[in-house]
Amino acid sequence: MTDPTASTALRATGLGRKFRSGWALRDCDFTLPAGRVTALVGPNGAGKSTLFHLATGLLRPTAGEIRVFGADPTTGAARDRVAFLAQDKPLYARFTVAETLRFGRSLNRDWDQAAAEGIVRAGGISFDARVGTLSPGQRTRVALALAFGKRPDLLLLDEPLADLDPLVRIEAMGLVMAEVADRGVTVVLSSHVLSELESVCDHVLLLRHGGVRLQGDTQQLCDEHLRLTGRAEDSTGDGLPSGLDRARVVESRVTGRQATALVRRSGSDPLAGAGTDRWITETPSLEELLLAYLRSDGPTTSGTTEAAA
Ligand SMILES: Nc1ncnc2c1ncn2[C@@H]1O[C@H](COP(=O)(O)OP(=O)(O)OP(=O)(O)O)[C@@H](O)[C@H]1O
Repeated sequence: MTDPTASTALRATGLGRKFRSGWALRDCDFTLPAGRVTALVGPNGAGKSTLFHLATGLLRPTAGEIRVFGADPTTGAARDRVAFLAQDKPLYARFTVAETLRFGRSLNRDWDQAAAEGIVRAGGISFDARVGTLSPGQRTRVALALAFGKRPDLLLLDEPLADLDPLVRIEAMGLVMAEVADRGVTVVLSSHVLSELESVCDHVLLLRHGGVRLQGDTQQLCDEHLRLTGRAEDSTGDGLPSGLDRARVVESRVTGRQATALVRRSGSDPLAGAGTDRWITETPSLEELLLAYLRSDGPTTSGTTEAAA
């Protein structure tokens, strides 16, 4: 058995997965720390679900490897420690809630019936109700009860809250975070709702075109960047200050007379000698940081890889 206190929950080395249509993931290297909540972010088709399927052993890599607490995801040692909630939350519609939990118990050696029942009960859901008659929010709660009943060390959530209204989303997220706080379970959560991630995630992995664009501790990543706002310069094509080191610019935009840019700090001051006294510089929010990296095609930020190691 691997060490449950091991500091790395997921590690990928040269990870790639190819389908007939092409590479869904390619040359991915990342490390996701244990005991943290990681946001897995990327545009549609970036490879997020493929990554989850590789981490759960449902798919095998075409190249490289992925390890779950140091183990091959297709082995029992890894599978026992991982719970996965997929986008479509597959549950048997004709089962009652009680039958669903019994099914979970029959599949898992270390099943925690009290924990699973507690999650269902806290949502006011009848154990006799058929799953097919439940609201989307109630189905999510039952799916989470199944996931947490397994007592996982790693919980993988592939946009499970996408079909919920905002109030139910917040409630379901609160449920996840309570379990994280109680048990220190590691969570990887994919979501397109960037504004919700800042309050729940402390680590991020951003995929684009099947590759890793950004990874690391969220606070550290924000601190490693600057948001620059000011009146667009007429003399430069991109509106930014002429002396600004363009190699550090992740993304820039001009709206009317105003220019904004997200810039990497990377040690020395990227604005040194740039004549930027008329520009406002601020540390970006996580949402601003993620949006800039989602929009841009620039190189991977190497300093953040160090942050994740
Ligand atoms: N089973 C499969 N067979 C063929 N191609 C696949 C398969 N699964 C994924 N792909 C392709 O791999 C790429 C990545 O898909 P994936 O579902 O992993 O992206 P995603 O980031 O989860 O997208 P979304 O945000 O829309 O859920 C896409 O081009 C997709 O068409």
